[in-house]
Amino acid sequence: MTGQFLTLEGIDGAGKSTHVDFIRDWLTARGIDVVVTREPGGTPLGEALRALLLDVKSDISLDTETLLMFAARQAHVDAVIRPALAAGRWVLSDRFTDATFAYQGGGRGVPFERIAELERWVLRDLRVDRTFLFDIPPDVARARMSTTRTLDRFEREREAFHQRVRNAYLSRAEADIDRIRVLDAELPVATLQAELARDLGRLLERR
Ligand SMILES: Nc1ncnc2c1ncn2[C@@H]1O[C@H](COP(=O)(O)OP(=O)(O)OP(=O)(O)O)[C@@H](O)[C@H]1O
Ligand SMILES: Cc1cn([C@H]2C[C@H](O)[C@@H](COP(=O)(O)O)O2)c(=O)[nH]c1=O
Repeated sequence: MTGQFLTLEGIDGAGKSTHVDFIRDWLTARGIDVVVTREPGGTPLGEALRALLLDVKSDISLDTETLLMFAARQAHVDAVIRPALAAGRWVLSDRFTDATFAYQGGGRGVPFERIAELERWVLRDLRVDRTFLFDIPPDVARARMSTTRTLDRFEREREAFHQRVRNAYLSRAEADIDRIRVLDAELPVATLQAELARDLGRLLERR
């Protein structure tokens, strides 16, 4: 039996990474072998591209940024995600293709159809089984981030950019209600984890 492919999404600072260990531990306690990974990243090449993308010093065009995201994704899908799913392991990725639609599409204005073409090319038959979208107003997310880290190239974008990213995520969730669960990321961590556990339980039952 192939494994399930789960992804976490949301604007920067929404709080998605806070739940990675919880989801992994919850599944592991129920006998599921989980591979935790992230995008951009997940392979040595992907991590090198991540460092470049998050902290590029020179100008980078929208198309170059989009293609680099997909170059990292191609390596990630082939080297990590497909083999893990084929071996019956579950994969939990902190961001995946929805992020390109939201950031490069919604945020920067790259045509969604162009991103969809790249998605068809790189993913072929690969599908995400469940996406948890942590939804939060950009000003709340910004207040959370600024206390904890030096901001990267995306995090430094203006509030209007993050609002467009948020809107694009929400539009995708509306169009794909079977896959994307929208969580109110302003709720306390414990409340969110109870919701996550309920939904993971449903995923386990339908296996
Ligand atoms: N539900 C919550 N309530 C209050 N604070 C939270 C909540 N969830 C996370 N935080 C805090 O918000 C900050 C950002 O969380 P986290 O790093 O998980 O966000 P993220 O979505 O992964 O961000 P990024 O995508 O930029 O890496 C952290 O300081 C974290 O402790
Ligand atoms: C996969 C992907 C990511 N991004 C952006 C979104 C974030 O700002 C960073 C990743 O950092 P994180 O805080 O660890 O999530 O990259 C993007 O613009 N497009 C993508 O496809």
